[in-house]
Amino acid sequence: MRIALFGYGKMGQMIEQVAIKRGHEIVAKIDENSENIDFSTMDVAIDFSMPEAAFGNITKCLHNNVPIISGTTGWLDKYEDATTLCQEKKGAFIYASNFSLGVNIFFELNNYLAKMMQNLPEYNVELEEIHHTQKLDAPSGTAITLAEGVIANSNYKQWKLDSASKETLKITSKRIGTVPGTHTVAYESIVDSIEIKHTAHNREGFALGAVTAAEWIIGKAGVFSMRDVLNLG
Ligand SMILES: NC(=O)C1=CN([C@@H]2O[C@H](COP(=O)(O)OP(=O)(O)OC[C@H]3O[C@@H](n4cnc5c(N)ncnc54)[C@H](O)[C@@H]3O)[C@@H](O)[C@H]2O)C=CC1
Ligand SMILES: O=C(O)C1=N[C@H](C(=O)O)C[C@H](O)C1
Repeated sequence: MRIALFGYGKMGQMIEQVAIKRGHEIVAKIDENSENIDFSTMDVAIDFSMPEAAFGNITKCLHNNVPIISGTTGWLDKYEDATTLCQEKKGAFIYASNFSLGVNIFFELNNYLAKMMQNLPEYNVELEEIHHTQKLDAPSGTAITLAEGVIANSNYKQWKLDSASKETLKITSKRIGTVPGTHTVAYESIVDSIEIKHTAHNREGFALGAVTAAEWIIGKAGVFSMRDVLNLG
């Protein structure tokens, strides 16, 4: 498969290693200075760039009939515009806040736990995410997906950074050293605590998930998620 990388930072470089190991070819490494991009060389594009760049990269790929896998976080105010364009162009598009298998299982666990806790008002829930100090967005995309999972299965109406109320789910974001990504969902009562936690040890799981999604999307049209790729139901 001929893969174009939009963004060749920490994730782009890790994806290159994983893709080559799996027998793929990297045909383009695109950054903010790239001009005259030749879309005809690409079977699929993978975007891990920056919040302000992601939507432009996705639209360029869709306009040029290149399936696009997007892992960039912090641009989701334009997600619906991207899905509408994908449908208009009969293109193929996957966004995931987190491509790792472990986190996608953790998302399912989070939804299931939230459902079980729904009618237990003695427990309060809070989310925490910890990432490296170079991360631009807060809260993390993964924490937002977790919060949306809790909200869909509970009486919470919204999430907020650093602030809680009866209807507002609190997310705490910490930036420490080189931490690749740690997410905790904690239910607290006076008598006990229940916590579920995912700890990434490095970036390889994110990269493997993104390359797996790129392999899966070839020949398909539509807007998909990692639930589709991993056949999680
Ligand atoms: N969905 C997932 O599984 C994961 C998502 N991420 C997200 O991926 C994004 C990138 O993360 P990192 O690689 O750690 O960041 P990074 O800062 O190491 O790399 C970002 C790269 O984007 C490039 N860039 C800037 N403008 C661009 C443009 N217009 N077109 C193409 N490239 C451009 C920069 O040159 C830079 O090298 C972040 O939004 C991060 O939150 C990170 C890890 C996993
Ligand atoms: O910026 C990162 O590094 C990561 N970003 C994603 C997010 O915002 O959730 C995924 C992962 O946690 C690493």
